[in-house]
Amino acid sequence: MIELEGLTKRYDEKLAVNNLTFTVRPGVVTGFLGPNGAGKSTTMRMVLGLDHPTSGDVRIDGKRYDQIEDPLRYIGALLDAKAVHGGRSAFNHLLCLAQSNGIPAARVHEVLDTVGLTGVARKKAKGFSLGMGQRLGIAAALLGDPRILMFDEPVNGLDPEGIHWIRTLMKSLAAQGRTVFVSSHLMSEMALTADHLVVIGQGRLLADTSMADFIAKNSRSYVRVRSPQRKRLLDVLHEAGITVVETGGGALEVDGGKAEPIGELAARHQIVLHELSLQQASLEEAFMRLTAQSVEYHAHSEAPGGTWAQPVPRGEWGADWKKGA
Ligand SMILES: Nc1ncnc2c1ncn2[C@@H]1O[C@H](COP(=O)(O)OP(=O)(O)OP(=O)(O)O)[C@@H](O)[C@H]1O
Repeated sequence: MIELEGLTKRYDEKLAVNNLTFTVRPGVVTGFLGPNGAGKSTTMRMVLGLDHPTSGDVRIDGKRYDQIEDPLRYIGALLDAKAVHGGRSAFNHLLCLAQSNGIPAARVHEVLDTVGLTGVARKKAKGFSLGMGQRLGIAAALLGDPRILMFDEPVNGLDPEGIHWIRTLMKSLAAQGRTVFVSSHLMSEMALTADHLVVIGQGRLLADTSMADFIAKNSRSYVRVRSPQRKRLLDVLHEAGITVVETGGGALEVDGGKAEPIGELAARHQIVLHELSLQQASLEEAFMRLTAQSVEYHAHSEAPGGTWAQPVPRGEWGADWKKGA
């Protein structure tokens, strides 16, 4: 378990982390999200004692990082995959880490095998691709078989197979009861990997909640209905006091999260349905909506589909819907 209590970091004028209080629990993958410059890496560095908090405290299973003996056996982290001595082989890099943390050399072979680098174990790290470097960094994090793992952007540079591998690894580490704390900008990937989310913006906590709750609270869910008897369906829904949004293309949208009552109502009135489907926003849309106010770095060009460039402003979400039956 990682516990942050009022954690704050100021660099001169810049308040990088602002009074963060949350707990990262074992047994689930906790995603750590925030726009560029939100303070994610600074927070992770403070967990590892690499940066000192201006105020507040962070504890790892109740202890500060500098109070832990053999820290690699307690908490493994991937913060910067490039932080490797390029002249050393993957094997020697891991062996040095193992020896300085009282970890048997045999474990080096195990983790090289886990991350799929056994075949290149004797190659110098400077010849590694970005993806191989990420794998080596993950091997180092796993070396001490720690109960707590922390990864900053672990899928950076990985190909689809590598991304799938990381996802499976994180889920299995959490399923073993470990604490897994992971930051990423890849929302679609986070949606598949994380069970719980901590979201920050401009150093402040914006959300600390389950993935399902986060999407439900920060997006609109509705049921889309299509019927060849559209007019009759509209009347029936209206009579039942159900608010309907008419959209182009003939579909009707009913706010709320349940398709069953609408299907049953249609059946009672012998109305044919061609579609009855629950629609929920993606994690990306929910994230954009929550963090729109705290995005520091906007692109000013019109990037097609550029989600980072075009946050949905708070308050304008769905403002153009045509309400009422
Ligand atoms: N050593 C430093 N000195 C001064 N300012 C810093 C330092 N490290 C980080 N900052 C600033 O603190 C803020 C938070 O940075 P941080 O790298 O923690 O954000 P992040 O959420 O990890 O961003 P990204 O998603 O872009 O990696 C930024 O405004 C950054 O410029």
